Amino acid sequence: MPESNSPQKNGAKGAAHDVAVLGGGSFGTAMAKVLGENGHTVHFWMRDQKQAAEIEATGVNSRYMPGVELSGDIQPTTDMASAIANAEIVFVAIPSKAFRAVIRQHKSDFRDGQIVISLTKGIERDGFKLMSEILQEEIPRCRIGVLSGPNLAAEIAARDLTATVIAAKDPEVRRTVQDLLGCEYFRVYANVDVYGVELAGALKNIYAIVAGLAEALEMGENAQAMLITRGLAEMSRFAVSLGANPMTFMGLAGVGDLIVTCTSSKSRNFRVGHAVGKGKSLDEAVKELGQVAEGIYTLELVKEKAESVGIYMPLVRGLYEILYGSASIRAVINSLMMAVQNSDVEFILPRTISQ
Ligand SMILES: NC(=O)C1=CN([C@@H]2O[C@H](COP(=O)(O)OP(=O)(O)OC[C@H]3O[C@@H](n4cnc5c(N)ncnc54)[C@H](O)[C@@H]3O)[C@@H](O)[C@H]2O)C=CC1
Ligand SMILES: O=C(CO)COP(=O)(O)O
Repeated sequence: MPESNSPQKNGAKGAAHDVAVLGGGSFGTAMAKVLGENGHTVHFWMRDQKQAAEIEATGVNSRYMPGVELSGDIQPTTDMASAIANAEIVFVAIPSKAFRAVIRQHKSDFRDGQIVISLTKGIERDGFKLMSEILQEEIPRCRIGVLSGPNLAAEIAARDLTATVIAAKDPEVRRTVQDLLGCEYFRVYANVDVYGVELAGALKNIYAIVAGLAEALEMGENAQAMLITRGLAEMSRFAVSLGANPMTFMGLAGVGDLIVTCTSSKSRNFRVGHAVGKGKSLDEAVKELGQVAEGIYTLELVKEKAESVGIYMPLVRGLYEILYGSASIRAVINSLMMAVQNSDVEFILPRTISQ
């Protein structure tokens, strides 16, 4: 990368470190930018040689973040082994479908005790595994964490005020990530409920698709509030049944991320829902997007899991019927509205069973 302005410290407090960011998409680029501006040396791995050469020459990732200039010591590379070897801490922003394969291929490059943080908001099909579980299986010698929250990549890249959550059992991992990333526009809160934080990040993508559909159909703002809140009830019911802490859903990684993805046209999941609501097929909507919308895969997995463990998830079921079945949007809405009248907060008043 050409020598740009000397690294801005951004008000960041910690010492400078060597870090790696794996994945050259929108989120990898946004996080590399924060880390670079905070004064760290960023070994920025991507699979595409042309893209790495472009970032090296111009400081811009034009495919995923056009017009955004990366500054500081950001070193794009296609050599994963050297990126990992040179890093004290590794951040992984690879879509869930490719996550295990990429880590597995390079598992011997990771060091004992190295900190590895997943930035990915998805679920693996086989065994319903979250990314931290994949890391635990593939590189158990490493110290693992998850970063999740209301974090639209484009806004972080624009230095808009943003907060996120680092979830890890090890307090040193939490502190290290807070020190590395925290700065005048990026604030990092901590949680120990790794499973809840991670599951929340994956589940909210489903409700963002629902919200995009509702917006396309001009259902109104009462309807949006109903969908977001019932989405929160549904996702926390599901997550708690799998062992997450319900209180996590009151935080940034829960309701925070749900709000931003369900209300912003910058969300790719929201945009897919909106396009389908305007009459496009799912395939057309995905093709037009040209980026990852994890919620499409998560929807199928969560629908299967909810059925297998007996969790009532009417929004998941309704969206699945719209996207993958033959149900009309209107018929699904009607059946949701005409279901048995039920409890608002089921942790206070138990839900009437009506399946
Ligand atoms: N973009 C955003 O605002 C945010 C994204 N995330 C999460 O980050 C993860 C990554 O998403 P984005 O960067 O946004 O996606 P993106 O669609 O912008 O980019 C995907 C990147 O993954 C790379 N990739 C795909 N398959 C690969 C493989 N087999 N090997 C190596 N690289 C591969 C692509 O080349 C591309 O660089 C997702 O799970 C997403 O949910 C999390 C927070 C915010
Ligand atoms: O996770 C995100 C914001 O927190 C990004 O959402 P999308 O993947 O829908 O763009």
